Amino acid sequence: VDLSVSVLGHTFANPLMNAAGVCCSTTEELDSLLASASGTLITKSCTAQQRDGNPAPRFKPLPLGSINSMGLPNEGYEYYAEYVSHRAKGGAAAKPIFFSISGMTMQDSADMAAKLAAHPQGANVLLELNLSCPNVPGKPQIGYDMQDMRRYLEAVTAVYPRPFGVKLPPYFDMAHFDQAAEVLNAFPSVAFLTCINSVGNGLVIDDTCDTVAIKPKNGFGGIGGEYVLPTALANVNAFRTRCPEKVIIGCGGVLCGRDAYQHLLAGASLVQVGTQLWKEGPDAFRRIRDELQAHLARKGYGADRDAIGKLKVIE
Ligand SMILES: C=Cc1c(C(=O)O)[nH]c(=O)[nH]c1=O
Repeated sequence: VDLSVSVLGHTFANPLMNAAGVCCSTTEELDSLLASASGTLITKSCTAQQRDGNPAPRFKPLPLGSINSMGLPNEGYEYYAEYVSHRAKGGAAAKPIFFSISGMTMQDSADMAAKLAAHPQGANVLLELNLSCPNVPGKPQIGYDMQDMRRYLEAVTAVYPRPFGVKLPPYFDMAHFDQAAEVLNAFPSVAFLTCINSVGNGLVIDDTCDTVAIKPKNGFGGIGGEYVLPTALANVNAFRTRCPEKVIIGCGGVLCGRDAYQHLLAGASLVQVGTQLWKEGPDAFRRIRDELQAHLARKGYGADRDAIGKLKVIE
């Protein structure tokens, strides 16, 4: 089965990649993704300057997923810009690299986007603008404020001339799908949407000691893993139907090839792996890729792209 996907001006050997934030904060981690069976990779969301992030414990793996309140720790924009300088190459052999930006202010995001636009490897880098970080105390998720989201997209499109994408929070109400899609459809250069970021502000309790699992925000943090697959699939499908000109990247609840297949059916062209990648390491990509290949073959597909958006409803 041909697993290659050609979208956003690039061809990916397969639809799998990491979710921003997981296994992508340092050169070593990023190189381990480059060397893995993933179709591509994305850098940790960066801010203008290096950040330590929230106090530990700030991440906990769970039987059905994970909770995190990292607080946007990262090496700063220049570190990741330097990484793509010597790693992002054009041509079929290379893996195009996604670059995640999550400024502490709108101006920071616009400034970083402007720098990325001028980057020598700019044509081989795909910007994913993170509008959904749930873990910086005092900073609401931009994607939940439609006016804010519009302002951010106006500021970034004013300085970033290339197609780019947005990392969205999960929405849980049809009216919110409609409102968010209306804002996003007003920006044709928003070429892809990544659905979803972690489900914000969950609370995990360790009842052996009657204590929360993580330190920041009195234990409130973003939830990932098996818990979120139905929400992720709904958001992928909701934006696939509301934004037909945009590419959808699925993220959330992918543990195996069949989960990735469900994201394709829902409308995703690429599929990100977060919690499971944290648990298993980059070898997860070979396993999930082979499971996806076998599942598509069993169902008689010639190529995975033939499955994208083929979800059937009950008439
Ligand atoms: C960029 C910050 C994010 C973080 C974080 O650094 O706390 N965690 C998430 O689950 N999603 C984010 O978008």
